[in-house]
Amino acid sequence: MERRKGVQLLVLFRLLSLAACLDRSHFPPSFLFGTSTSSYQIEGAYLEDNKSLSNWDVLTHIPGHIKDGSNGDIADDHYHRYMEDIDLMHSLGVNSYRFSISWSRILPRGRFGGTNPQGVAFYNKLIDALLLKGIQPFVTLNHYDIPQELEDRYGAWLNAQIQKDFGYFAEVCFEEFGDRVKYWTTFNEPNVLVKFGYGTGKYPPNHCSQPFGNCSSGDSSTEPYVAAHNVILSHATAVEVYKRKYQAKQGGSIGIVMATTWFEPLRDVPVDRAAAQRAQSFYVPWFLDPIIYGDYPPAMRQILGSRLPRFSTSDKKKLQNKSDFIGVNHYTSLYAKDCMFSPCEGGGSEGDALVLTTGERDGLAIGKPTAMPNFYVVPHGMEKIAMYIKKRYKNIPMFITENGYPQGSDRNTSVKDLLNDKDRVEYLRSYLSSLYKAMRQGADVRGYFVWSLIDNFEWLYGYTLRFGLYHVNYETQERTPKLSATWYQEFLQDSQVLIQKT
Ligand SMILES: O=C(/C=C/c1ccc(O)cc1)O[C@@H]1O[C@H](CO)[C@@H](O)[C@H](O)[C@H]1O
Repeated sequence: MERRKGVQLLVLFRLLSLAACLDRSHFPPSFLFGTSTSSYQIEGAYLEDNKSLSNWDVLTHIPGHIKDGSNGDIADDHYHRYMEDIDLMHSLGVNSYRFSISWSRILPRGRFGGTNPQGVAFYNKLIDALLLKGIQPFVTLNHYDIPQELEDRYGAWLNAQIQKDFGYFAEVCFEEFGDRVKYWTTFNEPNVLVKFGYGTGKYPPNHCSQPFGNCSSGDSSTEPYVAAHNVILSHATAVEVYKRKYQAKQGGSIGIVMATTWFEPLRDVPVDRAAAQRAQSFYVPWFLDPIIYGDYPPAMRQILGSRLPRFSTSDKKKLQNKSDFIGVNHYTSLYAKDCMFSPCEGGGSEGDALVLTTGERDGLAIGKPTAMPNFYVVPHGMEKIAMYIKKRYKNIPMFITENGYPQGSDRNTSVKDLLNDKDRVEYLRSYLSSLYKAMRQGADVRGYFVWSLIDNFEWLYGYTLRFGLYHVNYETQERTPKLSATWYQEFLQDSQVLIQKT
């Protein structure tokens, strides 16, 4: 009896010590470990080599939208420094790099003009240089930025025409880069794109209505759903053409990336448990249910009725082309409180879901707050969201396409403090352990990407939030490894040899 207890303890200890020093060798050899970026956030060169203006170029040049009044005109000047940035990745020891293609570089006028050879040349050079270093390109077709002309001509995501444009763009990319790119995703976080673009109106095209925000046009109660509908069908258009014309020949796979938040019931009562599920339905299944099962989640139809568009027979046929995997961006968790059967006031609200979301319960935060509002450190959310997606989507392969930690930065922040990013190391370590737990329970996770390789333009926050493993000095464009870069490098190098020592 005693002996058996001893053995049990030993096993427990072994498991605990493994978790404590989790490293590369716990993950399959084919697992992708990488870093993530996006075109507008790092490239700069906003008018070079025949690139046209994107919707984000236009927005950031109108005063008042970005916290520090900045823009992505230069950003990290990655367009000229990509070789140096590939060297950073090589020294980290990653085997993959997630980046996005700027639509306005490839097709400055969408399908109303020609392909821009200089834009194509840039991504060819990038892809070739990555492959030379053994780094697999993991490519996002759309990470928020689109040619402004599509907005001006027909209202971009609000118009079904965009499906044609997106399909055309996707096909140009498959044609030009598909011989070397084996991982494609159509959209980055379309749920955030439509909520911020057409709900709160903070992202382009600044559409919203009262009481959701102050915009000169828009309707927050219907436009997000129309835009989402066109995004879903644009995704389906690209998947259809990839499957029909390219996949067999090129041998790659294609998916979509969603922003995920884990919602916990505020109180352990049935109405809040239902609220947490509802908040989730309006966040991730909103897009993934149609993409994987062909229609919106019942919880959404029930509440929204005719505000939610319907898929025609031909749409449904298009949606039958199955995505190969799901990309999961995961950062934080929030509490959900019911507003269907109980009154709600204040706080951030997932309005249409009849849920109030909050980071606090009885004045106690759900996790350690960070420099970004509503962004708390809740490691177990990673395991929960991976298990949720595994269950709802029948164990479809997943990639964690973003996970990372923001540091606040202004004139008074010292570089020394920014480089000594112990909080980020702790964040990444604990979220990876949590992910590993989901994998031990059978979640088919195939990769993990840190957001981000280098500090960059953080949308509405401009350069006041830094997510990089490498610090960027925006005066000199000098990149300097933070403690977290060294940590990631060691994590990736460590192997069985070290485990045997423990
Ligand atoms: O995940 C998000 C943002 C979600 C959100 C923000 C504010 C809210 O109030 C609610 C959600 O974007 C991802 O996370 C990163 C770091 O932010 C961005 O830099 C990436 O471009 C983007 O893909």
